[in-house]
Amino acid sequence: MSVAVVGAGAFGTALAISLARKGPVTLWARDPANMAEARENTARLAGCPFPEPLILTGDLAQAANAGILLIAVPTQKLRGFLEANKILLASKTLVACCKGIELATGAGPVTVVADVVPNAVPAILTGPSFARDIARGLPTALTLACADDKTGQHLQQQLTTANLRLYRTTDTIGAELGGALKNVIAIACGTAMGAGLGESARAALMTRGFAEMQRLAAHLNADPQTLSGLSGFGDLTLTCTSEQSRNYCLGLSLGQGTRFNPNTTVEGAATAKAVHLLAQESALDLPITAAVAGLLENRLDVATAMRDLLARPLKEE
Ligand SMILES: NC(=O)C1=CN([C@@H]2O[C@H](COP(=O)(O)OP(=O)(O)OC[C@H]3O[C@@H](n4cnc5c(N)ncnc54)[C@H](OP(=O)(O)O)[C@@H]3O)[C@@H](O)[C@H]2O)C=CC1
Ligand SMILES: O=C(CO)COP(=O)(O)O
Repeated sequence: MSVAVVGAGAFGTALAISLARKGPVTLWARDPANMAEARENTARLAGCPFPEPLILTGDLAQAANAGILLIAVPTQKLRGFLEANKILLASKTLVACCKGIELATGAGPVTVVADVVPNAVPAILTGPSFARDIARGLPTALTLACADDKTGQHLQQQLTTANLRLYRTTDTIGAELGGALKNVIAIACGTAMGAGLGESARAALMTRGFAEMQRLAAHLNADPQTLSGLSGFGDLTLTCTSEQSRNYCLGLSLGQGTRFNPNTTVEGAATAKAVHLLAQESALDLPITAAVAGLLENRLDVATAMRDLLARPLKEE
């Protein structure tokens, strides 16, 4: 079955470059003109030329001729994009390639796809990978989650490449939660590092952040094993420790008190607010998420957030 990537940001472009190394793939961009001339996405992924089998288009109908569509637009834009194009996308296999929780509804990307295009088969591709690493052909392993295992097996075969190895699960809730929540914890870790609190503090935030991820996952009936895999623990490790991560860098600038470019895609910012709301509604204790939401909404400063976390009642691990 043919494959198209819809959304030519850093991640969509990287996936298309990777897939084009094994066969033709279509990449849809809202504004392909510059990329068509340069055969490179100079705005979002400079220095990664398009392989010859990559077909660039600005015509979504052309991309929608493919049976499998990888949708690589940010989570908060996903519903609007699907609503605007749901007739073209009907009955397709739609693989969400984004990491977040929708602020307006508390839903993850798979749920959003199923809501808006109910006759499509929804799936999600998530896990530890920087777009530039994928585009360079560096070894990467990701999670492909699809509730329908037969479709999941097919997607796993179609989307695995020589350097991009996919593992499969039917637990879409666990996979989307891992990818969404690790970004929130990465903001917390960046903040701690930016404020000079040290690597021991970061390790504590990663570990207790992982406990929060598992708590919310259990509440939403996800499989705890999924959270221990690439989409949870794996991506948490990558994102909380690398300055290639935009979520981590937003945290760094919060900790340092420096300006951050507001046009950067930072999924964890809206997700922190969405998850904090969910936790309040369900009386779930997610203190690191609450602290990140408080920092982003200017209700807390870094010193107070850290003091509050350390002053919480002592408990068993
Ligand atoms: N970058 C990375 O390393 C990785 C990113 N991801 C995930 O991929 C997702 C996308 O991130 P990334 O590619 O990095 O983001 P970018 O900021 O690089 O690009 C976002 C893309 O979304 C497009 N877009 C925004 N709004 C709309 C809309 N309403 N309709 C159609 N297209 C729209 C933009 O189009 P335009 O260019 O025309 O503005 C752009 O192509 C995120 O969820 C992120 O977490 C996952 C793994 C790795
Ligand atoms: O999801 C990612 C790595 O797996 C990319 O992280 P950022 O969105 O923080 O850059």
